[in-house]
Amino acid sequence: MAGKRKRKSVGERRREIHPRNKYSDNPPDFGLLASLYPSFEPFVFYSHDGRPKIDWTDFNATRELTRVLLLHDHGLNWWIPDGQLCPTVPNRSNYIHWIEDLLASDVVPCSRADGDVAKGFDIGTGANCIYPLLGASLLGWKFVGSDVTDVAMEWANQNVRSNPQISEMIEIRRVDCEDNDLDSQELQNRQQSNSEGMGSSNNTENDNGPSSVLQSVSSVKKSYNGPPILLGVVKDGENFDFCMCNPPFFETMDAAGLNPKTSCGGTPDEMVCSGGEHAFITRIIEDSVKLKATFRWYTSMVGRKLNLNNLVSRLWNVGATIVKTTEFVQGKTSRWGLAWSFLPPSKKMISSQVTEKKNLSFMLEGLQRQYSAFHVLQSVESFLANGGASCKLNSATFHIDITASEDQLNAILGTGTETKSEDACSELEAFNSSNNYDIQSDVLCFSISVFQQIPGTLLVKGTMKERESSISGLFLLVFQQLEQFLKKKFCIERKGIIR
Ligand SMILES: C[S@@+](CC[C@H](N)C(=O)[O-])C[C@H]1O[C@@H](n2cnc3c(N)ncnc32)[C@H](O)[C@@H]1O
Repeated sequence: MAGKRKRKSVGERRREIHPRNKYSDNPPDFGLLASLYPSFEPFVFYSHDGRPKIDWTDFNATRELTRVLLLHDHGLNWWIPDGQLCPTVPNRSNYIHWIEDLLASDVVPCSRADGDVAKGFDIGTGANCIYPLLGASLLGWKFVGSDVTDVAMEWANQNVRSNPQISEMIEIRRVDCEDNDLDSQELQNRQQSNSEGMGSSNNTENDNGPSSVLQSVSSVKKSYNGPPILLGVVKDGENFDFCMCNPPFFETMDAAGLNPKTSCGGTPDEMVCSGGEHAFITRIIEDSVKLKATFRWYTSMVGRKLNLNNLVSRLWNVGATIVKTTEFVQGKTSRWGLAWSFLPPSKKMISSQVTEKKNLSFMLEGLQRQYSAFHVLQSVESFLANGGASCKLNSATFHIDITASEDQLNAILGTGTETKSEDACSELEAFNSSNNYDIQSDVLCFSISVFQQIPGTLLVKGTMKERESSISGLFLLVFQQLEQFLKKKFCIERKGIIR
């Protein structure tokens, strides 16, 4: 990437990358790869300080990088045709490792017999088939990878066949588009997107774009009218440990935007659907309500924080027993992982789950000397009040009583993200006044207390007063965000992988 960006420290890089990611300690060495792979060599040039670089705006360069990384680090043979979405290997590996954490966490008990390998379902595997290839080669998982387009079918199958060591573990499944409720509006949308977007080989990979591009308000109102996603694609009697999805994020190719700094391909079929990611993931949620225990974990990537917050609320409302989120920091943008389940949490989790939702706490360790509990309390107040929440601070008891509406909680959750521009705020207002959740008047009442444990260590406790509120799911998210905010502000930051 050209430009004068400061080189990231190892610590900074680590925060952006899962600790088990192959590249967490060893980022790709373009010089070494160029010396080993003559086909990659023409794409590598050296900056004035002698560092090897590639031109991220050249699709052929990014594709060749992905090819040599998959070959060199994963022993995988891989290719995609011109213009198809080209995945970045380190970023895609983060999602795989997060799912690995979910499966290992035992929050939702595993019913698989010992010795059976985990089985996943990759919704929209694409021509690149990246998740099944990585999941099978890194972790020995079996996969069904679904897709709707001819090119994805042909190339995903080709990519599986080119890797006989794992080909038995991956089934590529065509989604039957004949029987679906794909309506004329959806067909029209897609045709329009195709005519707008074809021939553009310079599209941003959705790794780079969604949180920086504001879609129109209408995107969150539209529902998905495309081919089936899970229901009707998963066969009777099938069970999976998880599903995963890198959804078509955008409603139009215009909304996908062209990121002049990168070229990772991406055709309208890959990037666009009616209603964008919100509608696509909402359909996955609707399918999951019907399929329930067919999957131990349902997961998806989410490109926009505003959508994440809404989808979390929706999940609590439809009766998910557990909802988890994580943030994937990718360069200057963030994306989020959303996971949920309908299975009863494991016994040892049940009591902590219940208390987890009502009473939450975290330690602020390594507090810098100049800060006291009172500074922390004041920061809690301004963090919450900035979103419009009403806060009553009691400095004698180090306690704040808070009342916040859903709008205010969403505004708090938007703090510090790219969606907190004026546009995003008016979009948020427009969305909140037009959504159909009917939870406008609901408010959440909770309190935050700060206690000194030992010098340099504070305990921050949150207690929710109304657990039955339809927006109570947001308490967990707000508290998690408060934790990150305070740790970043007052301590040497430590970041959890699963939150
Ligand atoms: C953003 S691409 C993701 C490709 C690949 N998984 C990746 O991460 O690079 C989204 C994919 O979803 C596919 N898709 C769209 N609607 C679908 C559906 N109803 N079922 C399965 N795949 C679908 C598209 O054809 C496209 O390949």
